Amino acid sequence: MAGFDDLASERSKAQFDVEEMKVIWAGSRHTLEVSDRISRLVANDPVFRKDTRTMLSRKDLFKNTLRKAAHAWKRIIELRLSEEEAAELRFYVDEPAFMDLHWGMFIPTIKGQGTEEQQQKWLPLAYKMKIIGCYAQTELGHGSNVQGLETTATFDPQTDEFIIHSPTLTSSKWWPGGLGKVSTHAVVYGRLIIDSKDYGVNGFIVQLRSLDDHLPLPGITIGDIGMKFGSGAYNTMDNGVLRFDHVRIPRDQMLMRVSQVTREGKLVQSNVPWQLVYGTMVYVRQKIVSDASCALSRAVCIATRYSAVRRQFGLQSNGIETQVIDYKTQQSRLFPLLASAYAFRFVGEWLKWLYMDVNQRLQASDFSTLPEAHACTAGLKSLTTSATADGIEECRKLCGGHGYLCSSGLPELFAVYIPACTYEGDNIVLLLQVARFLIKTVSQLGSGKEPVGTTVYMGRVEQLMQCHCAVQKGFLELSADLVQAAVAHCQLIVVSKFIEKLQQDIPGKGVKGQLEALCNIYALFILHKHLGDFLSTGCITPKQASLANAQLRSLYSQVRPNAIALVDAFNYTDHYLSSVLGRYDGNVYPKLYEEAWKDPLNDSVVPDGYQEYIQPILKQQLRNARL
Ligand SMILES: CC/C=C\C/C=C\C/C=C\C/C=C\C/C=C\C/C=C\CCCCC(=O)SCCNC(=O)CCNC(=O)[C@H](O)C(C)(C)COP(=O)(O)OP(=O)(O)OC[C@H]1O[C@@H](n2cnc3c(N)ncnc32)[C@H](O)[C@@H]1OP(=O)(O)O
Ligand SMILES: Cc1cc2nc3c(=O)[nH]c(=O)nc-3n(C[C@H](O)[C@H](O)[C@H](O)COP(=O)(O)OP(=O)(O)OC[C@H]3O[C@@H](n4cnc5c(N)ncnc54)[C@H](O)[C@@H]3O)c2cc1C
Repeated sequence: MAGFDDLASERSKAQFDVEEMKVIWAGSRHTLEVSDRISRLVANDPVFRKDTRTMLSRKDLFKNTLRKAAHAWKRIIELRLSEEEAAELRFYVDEPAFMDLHWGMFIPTIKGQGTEEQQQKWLPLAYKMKIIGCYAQTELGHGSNVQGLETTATFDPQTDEFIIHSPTLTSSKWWPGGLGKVSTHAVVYGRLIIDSKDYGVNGFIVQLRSLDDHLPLPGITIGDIGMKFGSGAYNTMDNGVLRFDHVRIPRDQMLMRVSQVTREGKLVQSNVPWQLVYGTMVYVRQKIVSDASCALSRAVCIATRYSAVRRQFGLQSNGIETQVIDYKTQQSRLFPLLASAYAFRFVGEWLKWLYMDVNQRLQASDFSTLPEAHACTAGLKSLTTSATADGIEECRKLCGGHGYLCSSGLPELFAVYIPACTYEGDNIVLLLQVARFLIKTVSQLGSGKEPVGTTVYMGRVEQLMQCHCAVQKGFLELSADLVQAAVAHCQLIVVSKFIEKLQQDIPGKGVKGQLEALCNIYALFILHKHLGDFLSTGCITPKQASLANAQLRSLYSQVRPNAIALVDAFNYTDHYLSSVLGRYDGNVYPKLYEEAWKDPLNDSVVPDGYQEYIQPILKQQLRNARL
């Protein structure tokens, strides 16, 4: 079989130990074993099939999502899966759903912003799924501007309660995932009002629905905000709207790790920075960076395997056409994305360490690295999600017409992924946070505090910042330029962390060599893409630029024989890829043809509506012709 033989031949060319590369990609032998076992568990369970998603109505799609969530929970209990294994199972079910926000935001918020007492009360309920929670921060009128939120939480000393209220239409909570139809509780962000004084935004645990009949509690108006981009995609998630009409909650349901309100209505600030109220966003942003490497690697796996199977033009002496992966234009579009997937994987590993480290320091009341953690998570979330969204679209284009079919898996992957550029912080707004951090850092440079990083990349950031800061115009005036410096700073981090990864012990024949090639491809690709920065800041000369480009072409030739093995190292099942073009066996054409007939439109030879609408036209034309 053409495709099968092509991929088998490609795999025989590998110049490195793929099994060892799988361990590098997974992070450890343990995580490889867990992800391999759980991904196959999901792939072999018919309840978790994904191929009908785009053909269901919104209500059927959502009901099926609830069915999958219930089945996933049942399997977690039956198999006594650990928290790590359960997270892997939710990941490989591969369907945005309320569970993600319950486990990924509601629980981390209580852990990060609740007192010990509040954690002891609420976490057992959440872990046992006795309550289902969501993260209700964004409102119809405000998302980026958290300090602009309008929901109020007014302390009533008479009853020792907070009154939660939506004073305006724009104060309606809008977007929270899991809110629309499922969550029984929410962490609600609102303005703390005591004795008519506004103390800014805090988090409050609010019950939304009855645990008996799931009906909204008195004073609560709640629902789904409607269809989103694409047909399947994120429409498995009930992003919701929520309004409060003077809903009362006990005082002890204000999350009080950062600030406390006493029985007398006195506000007491604890010794932790108020920014901990934003802590969940830092946590999710660092997870989103790892998530970006997963999404990009998935698209690259599909496009790489298909590029080795697809032959077009270039008839060779053996009478067969050329594999499109052999065209230099295809390589120059595909291999930087392959390198980026590995780069984002490793920077995601480092960011997870940074997040854990800042949390350990917080336990010891050391808040010194919180600003850097915020800047790094914000900047890298922005950089990696923008590059991944663009990369998935590029992978669709790399697959030609067949990339536009749902059976390629790429349209659905794109539709599910692209909100990542917006949720957890609009990518430009987050880059502006990095710019603020850089301005502070540059202003401290004279104090002997020297930043570290690779020279050319470091020089680019320094020069961009110096140019901008030297002009000394207002921040807003320069913000478009400062965003450029922020991107440069984040790219410096990605390259630096890839280089650091290579300094670790990397076992396996040829594995380190492949990673070095990918690291150089990423660094030279970014240099090529932002050549103007590097030249205008004098970091490199035009001669060096042309040498770098030549080196990039040479590196593509080095990667070419290893490309299939490098994507095999992601160890994705065909179920997870959900792509006829990215099948492990390369059996593309027969499966494309087979999939076509599954479409409901092919249930009948003559389509519904033909007799009613089209046949009369043809008959009328025939009559006209005889007249
Ligand atoms: C397809 C996938 C589906 C499901 C996936 C599965 C699981 C999901 C669950 C978990 C994650 C798992 C994986 C991730 C994958 C996908 C994610 C899945 C779903 C998405 C959910 C999305 C949920 C949301 O969107 S929640 C809402 C997010 N909202 C925002 O991000 C708002 C953005 N705005 C802000 O952050 C701030 O308002 C601001 C920073 C822009 C401005 O702050 P502020 O108004 O206070 O003013 P400043 O003056 O700028 O800041 C004041 C000082 O505070 C410092 N600061 C700011 N922010 C922070 C922070 N976060 N931490 C620390 N410090 C901070 C700032 O630096 C200033 O300090 P200075 O010293 O005064 O300079
Ligand atoms: C799929 C999805 C899921 C979500 N899930 C949740 C959830 O579970 N819980 C939750 O609370 N929220 C959730 N959100 C909301 C999300 O966090 C916000 O949409 C996001 O933070 C962006 O804020 P915004 O919508 O106000 O964008 P805006 O800030 O209104 O952005 C609009 C434009 O204004 C620009 N802009 C804004 N401020 C500035 C500035 N100061 N300088 C320059 N440009 C600026 C932006 O760059 C952008 O181009 C979700 C959103 C989506 C799409």
